[in-house]
Formats: sequence, structure tokens, C-alpha cells
Amino acid sequence: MNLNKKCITSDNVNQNLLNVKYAVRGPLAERATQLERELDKGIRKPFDCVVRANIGDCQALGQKPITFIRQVVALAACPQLMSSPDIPDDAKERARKILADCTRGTVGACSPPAGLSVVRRQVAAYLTARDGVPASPDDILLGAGASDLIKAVLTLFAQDIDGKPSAVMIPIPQYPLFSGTLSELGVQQAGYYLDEDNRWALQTEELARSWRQASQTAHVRALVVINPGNPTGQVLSRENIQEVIKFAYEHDLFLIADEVYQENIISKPFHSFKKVMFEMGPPYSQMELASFVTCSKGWAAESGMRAAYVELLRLQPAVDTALRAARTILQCPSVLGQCVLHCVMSPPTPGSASYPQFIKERSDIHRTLCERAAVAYEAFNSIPGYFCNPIEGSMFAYPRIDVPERAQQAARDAGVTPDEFYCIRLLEETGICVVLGSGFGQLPGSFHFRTTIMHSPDEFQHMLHSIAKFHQHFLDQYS
Ligand SMILES: Cc1ncc(COP(=O)(O)O)c(C=O)c1O
Repeated sequence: MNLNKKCITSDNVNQNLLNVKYAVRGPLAERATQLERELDKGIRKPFDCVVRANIGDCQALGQKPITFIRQVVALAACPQLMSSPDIPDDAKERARKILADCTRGTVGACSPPAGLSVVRRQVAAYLTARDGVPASPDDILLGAGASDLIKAVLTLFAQDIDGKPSAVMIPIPQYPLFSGTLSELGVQQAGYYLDEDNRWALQTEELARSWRQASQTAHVRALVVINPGNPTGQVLSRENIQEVIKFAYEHDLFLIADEVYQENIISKPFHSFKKVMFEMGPPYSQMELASFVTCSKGWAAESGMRAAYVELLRLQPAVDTALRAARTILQCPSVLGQCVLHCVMSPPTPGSASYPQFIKERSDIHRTLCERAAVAYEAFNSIPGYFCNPIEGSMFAYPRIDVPERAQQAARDAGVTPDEFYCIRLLEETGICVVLGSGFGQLPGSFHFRTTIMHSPDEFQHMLHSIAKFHQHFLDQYS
């Protein structure tokens, strides 16, 4: 073997991997890390610290974990704590209940690949209460976060048919888990634009346009909807969901409903796709559906625990078997993560020992979310050249920015897109790290960035103030 010659190179590696992009942790985030190191070394910058506004990870921004969840996890991991007088009885009961379903009563042993039965039953009970339609634990698969499960479901479409590639419809803007995973799998993306001038509504004419265009070269197989939206923060109305379901029915599309922000609701009620499908009755209530919820979001915000579920409805048994066989190879999702999911699906109820503290913690988190959404909306819309839709759900603002023509030219000269140019300048001059709109997709000629809104009040105010000041300076330079 010639050791100077690599066995695997960019020419012979799986070419799909070379196309994977995930802007949330892309070059801008890497530069932010570098800037932090430079600040640590005492190198002077126009700012004192880097503000991470790129990731939707609430605990990374200072949100405290829910005590009940952590007590159950601690007990499950270390049952000796059962004798502790400091932990309430309902947390102990919960841990005992979960451990009773673990092999030999330990979270150190693998669960079945689909997840512990006790957890899947709890998910089904939660869904039954949420939708008013019986859910079955047999339709639930647990995973290491929604990312893991979404990838598993998208893999089902990585198949050419009669020599024609498959395509999956995704919103633009979208969370780049979808575009990145489809690139990795070699599945075509059929983007449909959300209507920014109409609170990011999902227009069926646009779905039809996207479908027609993609159908010229591919078999369009599935339709992804992210509701509440990331990065767009809209919550779809029931009527809008009905239109989407009808569209999917008429075009033989498998529905993929990413509903991970269903508990991050600010100003508009959330309707699950499943509930609306069942309310519509046959034939819509008989369609295939995959819907996802994760512990990374909502009030739990336990991203590091990597726990989520997918509910899979009316899959052909052979497809269900194939998907489950593929999941078997991965052994099982983290059993501690499954404990978190159990708590999220069934939090303390009135009358239980943990309830008062739980309800306070959960209400504080929700109040913070609503306050930040209102502040961000006001602040962004008060900056000349900025436009931001109301943030109805999720935990992001996605303002549109008028980038002056001279700045667009400067960006072209620098070989970057105008939004990248803007975001790099913002980072270098203020230390604020956002995610450029190109990472999510945007109408050609429009420019955005996404920022998380879950910072502490002081940091958030400082951030909004710095962005406004930066923008004025940018305009002075390029207008
Ligand atoms: C819309 C959307 N879907 C899925 C995910 C994946 O979440 P998880 O942490 O459970 O993998 C995220 C994470 O940010 C998201 O924003």
C-alpha cells in the first residue's frame, strides 16, 4: 500500500456527502468559536463576548431544566437515591415504573429498538388525549432526537422508480435537517416557498407549482410540513392544514409533519395534522402520515438527552417491517432519554407533590418565550429596512433585511452572498452569531437571518440594541 495515497478521497467518497450543508453550525458558527478563543487570549475586539444566537438549544442559552425530569433521570440512573428524603414521592414512583420495564431494572441495558413499552404506551396516551383519536403504542417509534427519526423516514424515499429519481417537497425556508438529509440520501428536493407577505402561510397554488416543476424530472413522493415553522415561526391555521392534506391526497403524497415546536406556542392555537385529518374524515383520515415530537424543544428543552418519537400511521406492513429492521441495527435510543420522554408525555398533575414546582417552572418558561417573541417582533420592525412577521410559535425570529445595492455589489466582489456578507459583518463587529437566510432558503433577491429569541433579558436587549446600531452603521456605509 502506498501510504501517500489515500484509500478514500473526495473523488471516490460517497458524493452525496459532499453536498451536505447545515448552516446552523456552519462556517459562521466556526468563526464565532474562533472569536471566542481570540477574546480568551486577550485579543481586542469591538465587543466583550460572542452571543450565540444561531442554535435553538434553550439550555445552552441558560434555561434551567425542569426539576421533575432531572429527578426522575437521576433516580433511574442511580436507584440508590430512592432513599433520599429530598426527592418527592411522585418522582420516585415514576422512576420505579420506568425501571420496572427495563431489562433487569437498569437503564444500562438496551431497550427494544422501538423503545420501552412503558414509554410508547405513555406517548400513545398523550396522543389520544391531544387528538381525541385513539393512538396505538404499536405505531410509535422512539429515537435519538427527531433528527434521527426524520432521517429514518426520509430514507424510505431514497429509491429511483423506473429510472426516475424520487423527490420530497420541503418548505422554503426550511430547517436544514431536511435539505441536508435529502442531499445525503441522494433524494431530490422540491422546494415550495412559504408566503412571507401572508405570515408565512402555505399556499396550495405554490405547492402545485413546486409539484409540477419537480414532476418533470422526478417522482414526487412526500410532502414535508414544519408546523410551527422553523425558522419562520408561523403556526398554520386549521383551514391551511386542511388544504395541505387535500393537496397531499390529490397528489398521492406521503405526509411528513414535523411538529417538534407544538409546545412552543405563543399566539395561535396548534392543530396537529393527525387531528385535522381525522376531523376531515375519510378518505383523508385513511392517509399515511409520519409526525414527530421531540424532548429537545417545548418546555423540556432537553436537547442533550436526544429523545423523540415518531407516530407512523397506516404504513404498508412490509414497509413498516423494513423500517423496523433498519432501526434494529442501531440497537435502541438512549434509555435515559426515554425516561425524559416519559416525563414530557406525562408531567406532574395537580395534587401530586411535584406539581407546584413543575407548573411554576413551566409557566416561567412559557412567559419568557411570549415576552421575547413580542420584544423581538417590535425591535426588528422598528429598524429601518427590517421586516419581521409576528412570531406565533417556535423560538426564532427570521427578519428580512433590505441590503443596499452597494453592499450587494461588495458581497459579489467578496465572492459571498449578500446575507452572508451581512451576517459576517454582524459577527465581526458585534460578536452576534446568527444563521444566514441562505442556510434555510429564501426567495431570490430577499435576505434574512435567523436568530434564537431565548436569551436572558439583558443579553437579549443588548443583542437587539447592537443589531440596530450595526444596521445603521451598515446603511451609512453602503447606502
Ligand atoms: C424543525 C425541527 N425539526 C427537527 C429538529 C430536530 O430536533 P432533535 O433535537 O430532536 O433532533 C429540529 C431541531 O432544531 C427542528 O428545529
